[in-house]
Amino acid sequence: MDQKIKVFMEEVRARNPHEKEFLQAVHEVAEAVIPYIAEHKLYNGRNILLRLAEPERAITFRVPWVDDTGEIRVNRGYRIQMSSVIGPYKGGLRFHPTVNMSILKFLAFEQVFKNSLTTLPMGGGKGGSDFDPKGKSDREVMRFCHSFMTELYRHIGPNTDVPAGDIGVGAREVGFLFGMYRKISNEFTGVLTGKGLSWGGSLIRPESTGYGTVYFAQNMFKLKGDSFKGKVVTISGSGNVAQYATEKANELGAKVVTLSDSSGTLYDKDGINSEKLAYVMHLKNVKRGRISEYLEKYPTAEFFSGKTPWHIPCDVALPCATQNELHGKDAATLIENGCICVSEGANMPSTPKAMNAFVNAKILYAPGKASNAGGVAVSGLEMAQNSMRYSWSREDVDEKLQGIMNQIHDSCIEHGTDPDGYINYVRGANIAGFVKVADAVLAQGVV
Ligand SMILES: NC(=O)C1=CN([C@@H]2O[C@H](COP(=O)(O)OP(=O)(O)OC[C@H]3O[C@@H](n4cnc5c(N)ncnc54)[C@H](OP(=O)(O)O)[C@@H]3O)[C@@H](O)[C@H]2O)C=CC1
Ligand SMILES: O=C(O)CCC(=O)C(=O)O
Repeated sequence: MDQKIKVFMEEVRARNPHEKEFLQAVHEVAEAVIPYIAEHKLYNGRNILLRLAEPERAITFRVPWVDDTGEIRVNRGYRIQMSSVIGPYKGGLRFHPTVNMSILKFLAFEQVFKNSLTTLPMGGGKGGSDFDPKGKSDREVMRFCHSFMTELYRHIGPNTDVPAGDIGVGAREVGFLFGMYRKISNEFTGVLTGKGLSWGGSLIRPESTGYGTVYFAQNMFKLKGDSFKGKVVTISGSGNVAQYATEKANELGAKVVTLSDSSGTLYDKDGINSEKLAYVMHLKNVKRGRISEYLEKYPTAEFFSGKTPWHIPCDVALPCATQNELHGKDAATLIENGCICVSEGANMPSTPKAMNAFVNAKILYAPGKASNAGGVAVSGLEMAQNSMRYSWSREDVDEKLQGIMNQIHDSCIEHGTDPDGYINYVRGANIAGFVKVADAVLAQGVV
């Protein structure tokens, strides 16, 4: 089997030689899916995974814009349309200086399997730009978003490709992007998700990724007769996903003691309660400040400059910042310190060594494509509401989100239960995500 995986990866590597994040994401899926294909004749000899590892379309474009001093700047825009076999391409846009083809292809590839897991009819895509919104004025961000959309608009549409937010793209950016799309297409349509409530957005979409990550961990605990009550939780990041993971973990009776950003980690041993979280939300979403500024208001907390949260002892770890932010050594430290559950809010935050360490230690470990699927799931519900020209209540959407997270958890159990009863959520999520897409690939022929 190892030989089959090696041969497959050699072919993918030959075509994408320098794309390390993309190769990492494909390898993780291949390790689970190739043995499964070998055991299921239906999928044998059809090169389904090889086809899925090649984007249907990868678009790059120039994004010129004018900064506040009048200087003309140029960034690169991207949209990777990975697979539309089970529905329109769906996935976020990331604005961050590190954005490149490898990162967006890994994200788009992950998105195909994640979206399949949600049970909703969505294909997979991802896009973005190497534009850095940090330190830019609202007007600069608006000019950039408008320029970005003057090219992107010709590649997207409510039945073609429906982008949303990701790192660096929140409500502000989605607003500017939607405004320009509406103007140039002369159409008010659900072409983006994560929209504001008064112009087609869904209740619970901002909360959904963080809430879903915690709901997934709650499901893992339930199966063991355990819960979040009284658990100490470490969270990385302090953006959209981290904020709402904190909110839900608090609601379920846990104590969240860390948040972070790219400058370092905030540690508040007394817990980041709802009042402190409201301060963080204002600091990050309105003031657009650094997490270290928390100490100005709550001086008993500590700040570890340049460090991630994984050295702080905890029962539950929720990585909610970015890819490869949790290394093999961090995983060993977490396990040694008694961590019993890891649920990923970010996409691929654990390196392969860290993933193996969690699985080998047989702790509860959920990979992002299962545990953070709540965000795109509620985006799917936003699309459904837009099509119906109707809005569901907060309770309705939250109930549907919980139902979807339960179904994803059940699919992982179906495909990931080891003979000794341990649930390998990585294998379970990859196989369950693959099966639905593979059946559609087979049904539609070589296209
Ligand atoms: N938003 C969503 O609905 C979904 C998001 N995700 C994933 O969740 C993660 C977080 O996204 P989201 O919260 O939306 O993004 P935000 O932009 O709101 O927040 C990102 C957070 O991560 C930190 N961060 C980003 N890059 C790095 C880095 N290289 N090192 C350390 N910290 C970093 C940021 O710190 P700083 O401000 O210093 O950069 C910030 O605190 C991403 O992996 C994203 O792909 C997954 C599913 C859906
Ligand atoms: O809501 C969406 O379409 C995007 C979510 C996303 O980018 C992700 O799941 O990583």
